[in-house]
Amino acid sequence: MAQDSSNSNSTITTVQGQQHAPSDLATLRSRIDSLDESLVALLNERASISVNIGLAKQKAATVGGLPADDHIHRPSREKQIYDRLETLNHGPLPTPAIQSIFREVMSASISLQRTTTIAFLGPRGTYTHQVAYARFGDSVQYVAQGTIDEVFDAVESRRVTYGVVPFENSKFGSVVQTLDRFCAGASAPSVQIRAEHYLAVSHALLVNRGTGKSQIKRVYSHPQAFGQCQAYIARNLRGVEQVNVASTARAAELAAGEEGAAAICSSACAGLFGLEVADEAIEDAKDNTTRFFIIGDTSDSPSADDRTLVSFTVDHRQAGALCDALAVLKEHGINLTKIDSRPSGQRPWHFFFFIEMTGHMATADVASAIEGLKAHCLDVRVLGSYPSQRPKADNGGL
Ligand SMILES: O=C(O)C(=O)C[C@]1(C(=O)O)C=C[C@@H](O)C=C1
Repeated sequence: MAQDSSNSNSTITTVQGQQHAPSDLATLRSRIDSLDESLVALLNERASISVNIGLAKQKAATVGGLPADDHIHRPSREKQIYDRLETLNHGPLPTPAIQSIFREVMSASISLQRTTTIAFLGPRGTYTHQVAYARFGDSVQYVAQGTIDEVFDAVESRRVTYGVVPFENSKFGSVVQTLDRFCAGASAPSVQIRAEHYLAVSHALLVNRGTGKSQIKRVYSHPQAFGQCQAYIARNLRGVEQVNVASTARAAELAAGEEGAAAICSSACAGLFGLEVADEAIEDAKDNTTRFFIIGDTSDSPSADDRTLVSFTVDHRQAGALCDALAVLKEHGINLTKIDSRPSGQRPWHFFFFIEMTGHMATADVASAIEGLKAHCLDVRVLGSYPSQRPKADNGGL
């Protein structure tokens, strides 16, 4: 509703295009009261339908020979809803405002259907925490974990419903703890990627109150954050001891207990840990972005635009083994959106390769490409399929 209360001759235009004469405050507020009444009734009607959706999912999960898929959180459906809201919205509320209102509507809807717990790389104040909150809202329960491994453990042991882990940064590359966990063990982990999330990341240098930058003796952070701020560190923290810790918020927690210590983390940690901001936006690349994964026991069903992450090993004694494996994907017309490798840890110069491709593992073209890949690899692990959330301006392949 657009309004101009400063001018008594102006009008208020409702979404339906009705024109209202500007009235006194009491009349306007009574109109808001009546709209709130309708909103509450509509939200509850929506919530009742959602409860029935939950019951239908449980029923579907217990009949037929198909694998149970009674997941409440459905990234593919949520993407459809958010995209539709963008089309439906004609303002004056900006679409991100509408979408965050619906984030809370769906958060409440999820927790009405079932108690949902989310493990994230903690403590509170990490970027992973921000992502967990952006994806799941206020109505679910959060459980901070000390390390990325512990997030995987919590999901694998089903102590929590879902987990959130960082995967890769636009400047500093893959988060090796996450890649290593995906390929640890003799068989694939019993978790699957359900969703991806891109977060614009801006770091701050936090210090204890009253500490000047020249008094800093030690700086704590996660290796990724150090990697994303190399130019700033070279210019401003020469000779200062750098200490790697499990997360950026853990860095803030440690710095808060130590004279002459600082942390590189989100500026939100200042309030959480009683520190003050010495410098903001210290990342080297101004479009610094980190991609996160939401993991659970299975992937979601296909959406209109999915990605699939696979890891594999090849026999290095065989000339062209990696090339042959990748050629299979070309033969199947599959586009690659990421390729990476990690030492397998099994023997020197033996690697796990990671490829991300367009499409969902449950569709015929991706499924047959993965089958074809198996013929050229020692070990193929499908780590999950998820709706693509890559910002539209950068949606191409490699
Ligand atoms: O459509 C579903 O599967 C639902 O559970 C409903 C609903 C919603 O509130 O719209 C809730 C949670 C899901 O993540 C997606 C949608």
